[in-house]
Amino acid sequence: MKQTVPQLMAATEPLVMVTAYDYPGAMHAQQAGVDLLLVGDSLGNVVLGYDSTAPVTLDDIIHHARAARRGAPETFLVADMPFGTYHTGVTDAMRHAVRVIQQTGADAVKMEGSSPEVLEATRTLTRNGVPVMGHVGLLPQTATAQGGMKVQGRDEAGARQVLEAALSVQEAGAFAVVLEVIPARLARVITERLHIPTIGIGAGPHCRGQVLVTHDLLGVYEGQHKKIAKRYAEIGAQSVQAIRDYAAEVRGGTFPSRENSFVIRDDVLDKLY
Ligand SMILES: Nc1nc(=O)c2c([nH]1)NC[C@@H]1CN(c3ccc(C(=O)N[C@@H](CCC(=O)O)C(=O)O)cc3)CN21
Ligand SMILES: CC(C)C(=O)C(=O)O
Ligand SMILES: [Mg+2]
Repeated sequence: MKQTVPQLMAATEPLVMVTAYDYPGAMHAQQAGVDLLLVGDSLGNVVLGYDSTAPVTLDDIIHHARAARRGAPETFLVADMPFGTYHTGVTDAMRHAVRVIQQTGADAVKMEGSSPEVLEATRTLTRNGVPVMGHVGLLPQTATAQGGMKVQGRDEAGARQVLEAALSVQEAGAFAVVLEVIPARLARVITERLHIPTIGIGAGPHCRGQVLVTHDLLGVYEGQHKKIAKRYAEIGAQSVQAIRDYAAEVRGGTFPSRENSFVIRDDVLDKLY
């Protein structure tokens, strides 16, 4: 049974979240029993081969979220709102979020940051029945403006900024918030100060949940940040080996074999001569 927003908010066990971008990936994650799926705009990096998340469009997210939803109909599914789709006013943000929800069957959307525009969009969406997950700390969509892909909240001013960002996102109505790449003890303070669940990535063990990019943990994506993304498998290497084995069998004439082939009766075949 799919979990609801109140159930997720009241969870006493750690929440487990992974990214999913397609039918088989979502199906595997649902079979593994994760609590939440994220159709992340990390799609841009790990599936589409861009070097940032900025080129990912609303149509990209919708296309992949539809596939992920078909693979995991019983798992709470969050879709990232892409860069630029929630910054031009609450009307646009609402319209774009409604497209995501209606066209994909996603249960919630996620937006990065705590600017007045993002907070206003969060208020409008939540007030109108679209659950919103916040995202503070490192913000990949605007990392250039933050000084690159760097740990956030290390000095007093920075730490205070991340704490204030998390509090404001909660106040605007978010049901949970991602804390990305911040010191573990700052994440602990934020987790203690909030009543909504914190979901960490590179934010230490004290959050109420954890999220990882599936392609990182499976060893499919080579550009992963080794410090935060533990590899639980080497699927990339296994894929290369499997395709190499297939190629060798084709070239060596051992695939397809008799078992992989269909038969026809002799008398039918004889009529062709
Ligand atoms: N595939 C993928 N997985 C991720 O987890 C991920 C992305 N992409 N892209 C965007 C963000 C950026 N992430 C990270 C993760 C760790 C550091 C980090 O350790 N920063 C160090 C410097 C490390 C270095 O320069 O090598 C720091 O001290 O700021 C930065 C960004 C994680 N995120
Ligand atoms: C890493 C998570 C939090 C994300 O936003 C993404 O995958 O796009
Ligand atoms: Mg994202």
